[in-house]
Amino acid sequence: MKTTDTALRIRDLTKRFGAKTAVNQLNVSVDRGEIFGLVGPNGAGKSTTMRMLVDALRPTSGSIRVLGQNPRDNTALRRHIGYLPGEFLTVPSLTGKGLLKHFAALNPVADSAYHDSLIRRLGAELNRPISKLSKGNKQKIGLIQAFMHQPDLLILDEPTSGLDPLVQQVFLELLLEAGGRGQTVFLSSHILSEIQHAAHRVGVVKDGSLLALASVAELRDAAGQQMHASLEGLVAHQLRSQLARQLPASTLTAREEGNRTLVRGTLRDPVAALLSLLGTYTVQELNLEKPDLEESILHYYQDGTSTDTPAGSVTAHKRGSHAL
Ligand SMILES: Nc1ncnc2c1ncn2[C@@H]1O[C@H](COP(=O)(O)OP(=O)(O)OP(=O)(O)O)[C@@H](O)[C@H]1O
Repeated sequence: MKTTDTALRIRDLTKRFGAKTAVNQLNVSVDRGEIFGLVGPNGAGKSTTMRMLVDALRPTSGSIRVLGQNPRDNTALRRHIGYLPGEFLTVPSLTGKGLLKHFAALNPVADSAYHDSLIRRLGAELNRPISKLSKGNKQKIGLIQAFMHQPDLLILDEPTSGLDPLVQQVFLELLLEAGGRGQTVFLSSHILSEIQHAAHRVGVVKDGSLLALASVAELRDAAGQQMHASLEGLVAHQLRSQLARQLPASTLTAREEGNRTLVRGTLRDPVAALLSLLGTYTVQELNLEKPDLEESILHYYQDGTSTDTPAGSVTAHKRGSHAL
């Protein structure tokens, strides 16, 4: 399909259900070949957004371009999309094989070896009625139908829901391979380690609104570093005033224990500033640790919008580096 370099362009997208605003003025663009993760607490509006992208729901206002096209009533576009809904509902009496045949009639499979490898790698059970399958085994069929025609765009709503850890690993490999082939992926997940491993960029939504949009690396950098140091002597009093003066962006505490002073908290000032301050003391131990994605964005999941992370530093709309 001949389209622009932008796989998805979402502008001022809003969806209301009566008085409830499920998606509120959402703006996101996703490049071709990019893996984009949409994350946020339950009820944030992730599934609603995805359903609008595949024309399963009509927006209240705003515009959507999928592979350069308006998804509304655009049946030709569907062949270029692989969609895994949050709840993969099927005709219960159908077997996995029957269902995949049905999907293949809609979205022809060009590479049968790839189709067969998906079945093998995911360990899908194809000969039993779908209604008799466990949640995870149903999900495997859902994943196969989304991936099997190697669509330009994969829209995956909580794709690893119900999968055991080994199959989750296979899914991650499939995702990275799809990205490597130039396919675009727009996925949601509550498993933030999965997003950290696979996504180029992440959008954090809550109550329908986009709170942050940045690369995984930018989100982790903005969260600062967890710092822990042990200094010789009882120096907490003088240290506290130096910390406040010389490391104003950080939240570090100092307390005395035995004949040493322990400093810990989140460092958001340059490491050089920390080292210059500590250089005037005898440092027994110093640890600096970058938080993972989950620790970096968990505050968005809590009630109220935390101001702990400087919001301005994670709203960069540029494409970040692949954090693996
Ligand atoms: N058909 C509907 N009618 C009324 N309200 C709806 C409908 N679909 C979704 N909502 C509401 O819209 C909000 C967003 O729901 P959505 O399913 O998009 O959230 P989500 O981010 O996918 O959540 P989760 O992580 O729990 O799957 C929720 O408050 C939900 O109750």
